[in-house]
Amino acid sequence: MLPTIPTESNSYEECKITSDWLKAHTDVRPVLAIVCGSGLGGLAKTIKDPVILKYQDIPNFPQSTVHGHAGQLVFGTLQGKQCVCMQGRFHLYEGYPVQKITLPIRVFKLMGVQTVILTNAAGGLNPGYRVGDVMVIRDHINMPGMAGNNPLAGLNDERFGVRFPCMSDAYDRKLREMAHEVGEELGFSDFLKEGVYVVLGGPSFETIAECRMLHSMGADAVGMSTGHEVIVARHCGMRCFALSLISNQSVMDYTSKEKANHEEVLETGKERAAQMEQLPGRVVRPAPRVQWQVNIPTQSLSCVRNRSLSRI
Ligand SMILES: O=P(O)(O)O[C@H]1O[C@H](CO)[C@@H](O)[C@H]1O
Ligand SMILES: Nc1nc2[nH]cnc2c(=O)[nH]1
Repeated sequence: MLPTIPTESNSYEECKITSDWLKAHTDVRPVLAIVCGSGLGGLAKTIKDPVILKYQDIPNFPQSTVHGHAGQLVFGTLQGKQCVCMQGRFHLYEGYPVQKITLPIRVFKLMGVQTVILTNAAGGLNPGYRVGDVMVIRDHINMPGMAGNNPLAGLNDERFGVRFPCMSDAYDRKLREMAHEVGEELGFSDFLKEGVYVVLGGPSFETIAECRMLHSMGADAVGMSTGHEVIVARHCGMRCFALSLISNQSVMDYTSKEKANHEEVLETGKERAAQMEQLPGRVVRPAPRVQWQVNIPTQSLSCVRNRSLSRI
């Protein structure tokens, strides 16, 4: 006999109830989902014709408990694409099981979402990073997952994905390349980086010894989110793109007087808001119309077609 494993926090049936409820409360059928990090909820302002649904009214949804996370879904369009934006995400340290934290991602999948863009605020471990830098996430290190707290732990439901999903391609290469292209066009090259994000459980910030260890094992930025959501999104076949705003410099030196704090995290979010709000929209924007010209001289035939190439 199989052991009874609680799967009720993000089971197919539970996610279906939530997705059906959302479909009944908005006509938007999102293909794109955006998850806003601490102090980065302003991204939702870039969404046209917004329909706002509060987490407290949505069946099965957890509640936001952290300052800087508004606690609502914003449906609408971004660059002409139907989208849903989470203005406020959930974290392990709020006391939710990791499966509950990632429930919205499965709900979005059932609504038709194909691509997820995530933002977060993170401490800069890489000594070359400055406060205000924006790091395109190339890869992550999932510390709670290594200790057994993986959002896919428990019985696997094949309707979402396979038992052992691949994670070596978790952060979509094309979208990362696009971010750098767009970043250059926008004049962001000086502060746009690419690196590895390490997720911890929080809520305490890291000790100096922990920061040194995390950097020496290959991480460039540290935070308490994103990795869980990406694992669940990849498990059910969605493309992922993620940005970390380096909101504070991790303390690596015993002579330093710096102290990590949430107020600084939110303050940096305000200072970089304009750029953080521009990038996702530009990455998903349809590429300029390309003119295809086919000339077949032998038949004196000329055919011109306009085609809009979508980036996602
Ligand atoms: O990852 P987001 O949600 O941006 O939040 C980050 O900021 C908070 C700490 O200031 C932590 O929750 C950390 O994960
Ligand atoms: N763990 C962690 N999360 C953060 N979020 C924003 N800054 C930090 C940080 O320094 N450490």
